[in-house]
Amino acid sequence: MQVLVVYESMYGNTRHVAEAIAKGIEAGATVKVVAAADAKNENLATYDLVVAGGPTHVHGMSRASTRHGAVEAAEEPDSTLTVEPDAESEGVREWLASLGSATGDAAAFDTRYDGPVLFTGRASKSIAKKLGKAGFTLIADPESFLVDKQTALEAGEEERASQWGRSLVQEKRSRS
Ligand SMILES: Cc1cc2nc3c(=O)[nH]c(=O)nc-3n(C[C@H](O)[C@H](O)[C@H](O)COP(=O)(O)O)c2cc1C
Repeated sequence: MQVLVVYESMYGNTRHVAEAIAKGIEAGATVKVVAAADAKNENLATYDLVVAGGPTHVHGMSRASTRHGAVEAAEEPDSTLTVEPDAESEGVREWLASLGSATGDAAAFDTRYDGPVLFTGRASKSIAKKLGKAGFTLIADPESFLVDKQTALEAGEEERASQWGRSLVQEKRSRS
């Protein structure tokens, strides 16, 4: 089984989650992790499962303006945030917009603040919707992984991400 994990990340948390998901998937499949900005080079038809995720910005997927805002926030004198090298590259929104019609299975995730979804929103819901519109079958509910107020992953979230990755492989196998 070949699995592609596509992620976008400003401060590294979603990348860490993507890598943890891949670690879980690795136990039962071959997995490749790529940044959304590089995902256009991938032939999605060669993958049995595509997993896509990004940070929640303004209740949904990031856009150029929010990514710029994220970089500016990290440049504030009192900030402890470190920006990923490709933070202002195209993100998951732009990659999804570039998809033609697709087939196959997919799943969506995000990172967001810990709190009621009503207040935080979650990018994974929009990502899942766009994957479905492109023609993918969603094999799992959209999943969120949580950061704290300092934008650090909460304890146990990487392990939960690995477990989610393992569960995707199991779900995929049970369907075939
Ligand atoms: C411009 C901007 C807008 C944000 N808006 C939200 C939001 O609406 N809801 C939320 O839960 N988190 C929001 N966040 C927090 C991000 O979800 C958080 O920074 C992200 O999960 C960290 O992932 P990363 O390290 O991969 O960038 C926002 C962050 C930024 C920079």
